[in-house]
Amino acid sequence: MFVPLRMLWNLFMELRISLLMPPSDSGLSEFDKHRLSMHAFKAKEKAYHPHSNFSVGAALLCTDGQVITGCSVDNAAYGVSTCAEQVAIVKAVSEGRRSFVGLAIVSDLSVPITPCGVCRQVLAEFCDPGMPVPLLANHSLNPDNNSRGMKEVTIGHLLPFGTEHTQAWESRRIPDVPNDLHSL
Ligand SMILES: O=c1ccn([C@H]2C[C@H](O)[C@@H](CO)O2)c(=O)[nH]1
Ligand SMILES: [Zn+2]
Repeated sequence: MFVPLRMLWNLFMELRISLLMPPSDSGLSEFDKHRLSMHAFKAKEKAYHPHSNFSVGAALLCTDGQVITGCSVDNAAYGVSTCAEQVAIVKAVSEGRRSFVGLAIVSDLSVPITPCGVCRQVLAEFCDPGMPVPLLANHSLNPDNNSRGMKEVTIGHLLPFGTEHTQAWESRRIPDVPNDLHSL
């Protein structure tokens, strides 16, 4: 009985938040942070980790309120493992989403982790330098824990002096998805 009620409550909150409280451009509300954290934790459960035994989950908040998640995907050739952060960005872009307002990241560790250098570069392609990135410890959703285990940084903190030498970057504009592709 407890589980379905909880699921209904989560669904209600999702609808309420995305309909009544769309994300704002300036920072993440406490609601958005909590919502993104829950999605990141859920995504972490899907991590494929037979080689590293290390699970990471990421949740990306799009401008329209949608959340796109990613989990880490190991590979026997360790170097081609894919990070959760990149999975989330690539999933979003391949679904026609290019505009984001926040990204939450969580791993199994009791301290927040920060994205690797490759992910920082990939994130900086699509996310503004001021975009908030809540980094979560594995206990950060536990209400019994006094220190909440969250550290908030921005894309600009993660990758200062990022690559800006192409024409597209002169206006810091990510081209929109072509209109005729929206209906596909
Ligand atoms: O920020 C990070 C660091 C590592 N990983 C994943 C990649 C690989 O599957 C595993 C071990 O590095 O953790 C991420 O998803 N994000
Ligand atoms: Zn990475």
